Amino acid sequence: MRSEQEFVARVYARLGQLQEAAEQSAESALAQVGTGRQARLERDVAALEKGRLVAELNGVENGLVFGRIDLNHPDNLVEERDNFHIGRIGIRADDRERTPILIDWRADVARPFYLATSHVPMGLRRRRHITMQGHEVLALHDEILDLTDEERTGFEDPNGDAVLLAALNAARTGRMGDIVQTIQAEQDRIIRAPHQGVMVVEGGPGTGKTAVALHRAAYLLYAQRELLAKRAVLIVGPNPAFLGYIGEVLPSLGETGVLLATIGELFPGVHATGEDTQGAAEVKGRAAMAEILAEYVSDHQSVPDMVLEIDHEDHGTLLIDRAMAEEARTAAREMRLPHNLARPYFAFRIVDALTEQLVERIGADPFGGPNLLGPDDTAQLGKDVATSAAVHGAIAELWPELTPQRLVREFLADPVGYLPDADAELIKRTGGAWTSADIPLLDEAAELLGVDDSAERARQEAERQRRIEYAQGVLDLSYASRTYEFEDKEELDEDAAEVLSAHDIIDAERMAERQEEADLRSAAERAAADRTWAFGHIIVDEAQELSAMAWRLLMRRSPTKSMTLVGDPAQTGDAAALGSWSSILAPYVGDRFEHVRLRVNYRTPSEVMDLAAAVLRTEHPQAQPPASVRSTGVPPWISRVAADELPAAVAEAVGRELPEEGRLAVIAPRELHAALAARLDGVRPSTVPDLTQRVVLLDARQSKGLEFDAVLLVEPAGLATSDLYVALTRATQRLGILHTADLPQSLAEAAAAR
Ligand SMILES: Nc1ncnc2c1ncn2[C@@H]1O[C@H](COP(=O)(O)OP(=O)(O)OP(=O)(O)O)[C@@H](O)[C@H]1O
Repeated sequence: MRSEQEFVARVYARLGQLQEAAEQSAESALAQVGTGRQARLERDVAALEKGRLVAELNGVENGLVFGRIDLNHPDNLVEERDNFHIGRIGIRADDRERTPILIDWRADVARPFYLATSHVPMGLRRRRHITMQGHEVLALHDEILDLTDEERTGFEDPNGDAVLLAALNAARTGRMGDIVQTIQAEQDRIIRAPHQGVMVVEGGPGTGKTAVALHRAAYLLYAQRELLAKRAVLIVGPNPAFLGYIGEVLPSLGETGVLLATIGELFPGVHATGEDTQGAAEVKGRAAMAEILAEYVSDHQSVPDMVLEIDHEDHGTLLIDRAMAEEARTAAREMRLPHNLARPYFAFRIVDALTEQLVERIGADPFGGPNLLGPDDTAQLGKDVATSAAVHGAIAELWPELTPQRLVREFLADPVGYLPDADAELIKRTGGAWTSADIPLLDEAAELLGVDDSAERARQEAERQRRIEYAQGVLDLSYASRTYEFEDKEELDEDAAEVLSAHDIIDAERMAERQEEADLRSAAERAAADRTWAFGHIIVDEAQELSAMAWRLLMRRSPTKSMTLVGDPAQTGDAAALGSWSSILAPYVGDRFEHVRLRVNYRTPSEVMDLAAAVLRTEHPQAQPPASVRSTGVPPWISRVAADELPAAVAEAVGRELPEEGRLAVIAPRELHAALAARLDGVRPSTVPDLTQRVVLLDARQSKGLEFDAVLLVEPAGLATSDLYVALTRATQRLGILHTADLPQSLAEAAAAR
């Protein structure tokens, strides 16, 4: 124990040094006064990078060191060492060799820590779990993996899972914690899977899907740092409360550059604050909406019934007849461009045709000879037509320039005729706040419309040319003076230092690009502001919840289809969610996806899981719910009370069940929230539950993905089986059910069969 404490003290001392150095270099980067735009830019980039490093180092303070592996045989020694300590990040000593003192859990050397067993010891003699509190070593747990080894430390753990059980039994804090210390072998294989394409991770409640997804993000950011630091990782979760719940896991693993978002946050510039009814969300989420919107856009490319009269400012009446408009429309559509980008082609055709009309009228020879106008006159008339506000007005009437917002608003205001009447009625809405289900529609509309960004592109090109000229000037200067700056790389970066050398400075264009990349925002921040951003990897939690339209949006954000999708079809609540993974993925990757399963429930004790499993089986007899890894000996209780006694009974049960440490959830229908909150100290009804409170009031849907020490399920009568299954599997210790109305049949049957 003493020697471990000494070791840990050394590691923290070194972390302190690194923190101090990072802080100092962040400060000194900021203090640098250079002149000119380039110098300022460099200073800001440097300061920002150093700032991120400070955040990373501060994030891993807690439980920095958590394991150690001892190798068993001289042949197995790695770098001449017979043991390694494993931690949240890698740390090197301040010596000339920069000897690793702490190994990042994601490094290959650390892998046996998670996978070795006494059957397959992977060269290990012993695995040690180190439990810390602050900077103090609290406990050691050793597992002997080489059974022929006689040496004993006195910290042997006979069962080998004391640390895991302690983690699972620990009081919950309202924030998800990382599992680096106790990742299980089946989870480790997924976290480090080399698979590049789409990987589906399926598993029942509490099997660690969310934990695995987050650790996979951290692993990929480590293993593919070059790529992912530039392209960022997107993690999609079902709602903001859930994202808040998981938000601290990655920083604790030393990762800060990830974008966490709900689908409702993925259309930059639009905040989805409204709520749809379930029926409306279902209609909006259907795959058919893509075609419907395409049809709606094409209906905005119209032709006059007979003729459209234009009152030209200088030349009197011009006419767009149906044939002329149809011809222009066909030509424009043949370009196969999005609506706004095809629009100029339509406009050119119309302007040409109107010019011809004008030329014929003005230049017609009264005696039937050839037209009297010369090319200059014709060109002038063409200009008169092309610059006429009246002509522009007519073109805009037939083929208007549209924004996604305008298109979707108009569509929702009057969807009749595009959908069966009953469905149209469900989604009909004039004005009002955007909802999550509107976001994929806006994204689809943006694709169909395209943005005419030719002006912006011209501006960017001019800027690029300016940069190249500037860079050329710098190059000339640096070549003349032949002094090159070498920048010291971050201490922690194990990869070869990327030092800017003379050979790297190939030409002015490359250098200009470097400047361009010096956007001060992190990749995640830039991605958040860019609808067309291509993410390096996308992780979707509760993937079974996404509608077909939401999948279209996400797939557009991942051109390489590098994705990890985690979910549990048995917990599907959203009516718009699709059936099997194959049918979800087939349109995008065919059958080229990996499908893996997790089968052990680390959250719910067996007493609670047995009841939940029985409920699930009443509807899905074939279902194979996961097996719980532990039991508490406390079965769930069910109690019926009179309707007017319910709030008092809930308050009384909360008082009784609230653990001394940890959290309790009251999962109840929304309409009861006000009455229940009135009887519960410090609880206020809210659409976004505050998970940091000791008693949290929420409905079954909101409880998805979350967990609490104790759960009180109130009045489950109206719940669909999937929602009931979710609500029943949120407790890590105890579950109680209070009701006034009859229980849902599945629950009644399951309870009776106990
Ligand atoms: N290897 C592990 N070590 C310690 N705790 C673990 C491990 N695996 C999972 N857990 C814990 O089990 C609980 C459930 O994990 P998680 O929320 O990731 O499950 P899930 O499969 O996403 O569940 P659900 O589908 O019900 O939302 C969490 O508290 C998680 O920290």
